[in-house]
Amino acid sequence: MDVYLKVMRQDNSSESFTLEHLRSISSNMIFAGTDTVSNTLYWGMKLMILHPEIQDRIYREIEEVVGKERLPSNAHRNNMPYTEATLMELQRFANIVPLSIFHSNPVETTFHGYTIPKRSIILANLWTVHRDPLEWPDPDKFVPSRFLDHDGKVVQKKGYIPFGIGKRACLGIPLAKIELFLFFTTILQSYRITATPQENEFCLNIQNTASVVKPYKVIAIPRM
Ligand code: HEM
Repeated sequence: MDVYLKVMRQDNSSESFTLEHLRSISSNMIFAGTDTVSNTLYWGMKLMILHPEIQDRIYREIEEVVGKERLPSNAHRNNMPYTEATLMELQRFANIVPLSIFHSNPVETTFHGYTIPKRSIILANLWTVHRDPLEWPDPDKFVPSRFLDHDGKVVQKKGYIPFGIGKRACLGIPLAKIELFLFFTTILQSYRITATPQENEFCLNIQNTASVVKPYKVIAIPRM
């Protein structure tokens, strides 16, 4: 924002760096950058309730790499492959932007033999990509180890595209990954997350183009 304002002041005849654009970019950032991360974390905590063994393994990794006396920082990420793999599996499983966002083609084009008339509405079905059984055996199961090799190192997979793909992929990827890692590990460092049996079922709720978990209550037990 500071850089933007500086450029606006330097060249007040610019058609690109205007107050109107700044307002629009700022609201885009807030819209695209808040619900996405918090919604992923809602899914994450629900999945930790449903998979206490995965939650315990993450806690052990936090204990080993971060300890109890300091807070997790982004510098710890590379040394925490199981947590990283869990966050990747979380994004695959949750598919919080299942149909990506709307795109359009200004000119007629052909793709894999299909003619797409100009100005079509184009949605990429990320949900199907992340539930393709050829790429992900047992796709409806939450299995962080899919993203680990035999040596326990994180592996990248071709069919993993929670942030979209190509030129118009998510602009906030580095920020989103840092936020997810920090919130997730900081919560799990301090609390064991559990729930009453009534809360222990899984309710998926599709709202507009976002997939969200139905609101649920947790019991957060402080870790000593
Ligand atoms: C878990 C978090 C997030 C997920 C899963 C996510 C996912 C996505 C997806 C699927 C798209 C559409 C890509 C496409 O059309 O191919 C997108 C676009 C975008 N995202 Fe994110 N996003 C996240 C967080 C953020 C954050 C933190 C920011 C910024 C602060 C952000 C900013 C944007 C912007 C500006 C676009 C539009 C890019 C363009 O049209 O060129 N996102 N995001």
